[in-house]
Amino acid sequence: MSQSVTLQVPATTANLGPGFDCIGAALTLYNTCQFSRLDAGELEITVSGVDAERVSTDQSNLLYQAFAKFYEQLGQVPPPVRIQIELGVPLARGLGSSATAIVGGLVGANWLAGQPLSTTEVMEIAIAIEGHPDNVVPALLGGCRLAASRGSAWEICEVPWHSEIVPVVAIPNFELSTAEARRVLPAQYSRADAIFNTAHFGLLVRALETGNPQWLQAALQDRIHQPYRQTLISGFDAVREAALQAGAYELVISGAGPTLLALTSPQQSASVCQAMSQAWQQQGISTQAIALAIDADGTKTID
Ligand SMILES: Nc1ncnc2c1ncn2[C@@H]1O[C@H](COP(=O)(O)OP(=O)(O)OP(=O)(O)O)[C@@H](O)[C@H]1O
Ligand SMILES: N[C@@H](CCO)C(=O)O
Repeated sequence: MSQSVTLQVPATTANLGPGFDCIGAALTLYNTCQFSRLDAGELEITVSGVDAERVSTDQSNLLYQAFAKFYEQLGQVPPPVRIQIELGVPLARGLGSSATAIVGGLVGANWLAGQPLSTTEVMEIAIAIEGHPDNVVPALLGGCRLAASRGSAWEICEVPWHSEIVPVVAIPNFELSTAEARRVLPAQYSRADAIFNTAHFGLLVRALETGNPQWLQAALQDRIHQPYRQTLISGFDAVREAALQAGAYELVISGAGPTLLALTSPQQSASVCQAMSQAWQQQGISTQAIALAIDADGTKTID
């Protein structure tokens, strides 16, 4: 059993256009959380970094709820613990902040408990808490991951991501909660839309592996979530147009938004960053645009 552990958990970008609720990639943007057993008391949480003032420091904290859920699964009471969270991933922007909290809480609990659960068991609890696998799986395992259910279990496969494809994220200064962005989706879809997404998702997996620009341009289209969510993201059309003009293959909504994700080449990534940021600034929306890479490690311990 460990007395203390510090974890680094990556941000994630889910959906990648046509892969709603089933594919996501870990990004080189991180939260860290340190767990230390206490001799007495119950819970101490401190939060620093981006959006820190918006995160609760009592038992309602999502990271602690996942920590407590882990012990509930073992039929145990959670130990007294100090949790120090350092946030690099902004909240409710479509970069998997809730997944970092859920995965961080579960993995931290597993370390303090002496690792009684396997990574697969931790992953299954994380998926159950989040309700869908596309953020928590890459946050835990790293890379770009596809999750498909098999009965009550999951098949997880790594989707190779070509080294010449750069993910650029433009993060605006407004939030959009996942719950709100899911409320606008229809309950049913036409056969034509189902076929459209099936074809484009298959193409996307091959496009990511090969880096084929023409396939990437075509594959990143979607009819399941983006048409309904675009209206919630002020400036979507202008930012997409600017990204395409600057050389992006295509632009999609990152997770539930409002962050927008452009996929581009290493040569174009700086100009795509600048173009996306400027387009939003022109609408009066301050924005941080960053060219990132795919994180290969997922959640890991750090010193
Ligand atoms: N480190 C954290 N500790 C505790 N709670 C957190 C932490 N990070 C996020 N949360 C909680 O998760 C909420 C955001 O979750 P939400 O699902 O709306 O957005 P997201 O996960 O950032 O985006 P998306 O799921 O689209 O990628 C925050 O408002 C906060 O309640
Ligand atoms: N697949 C999820 C990701 C955000 O949590 C959605 O788009 O609602």
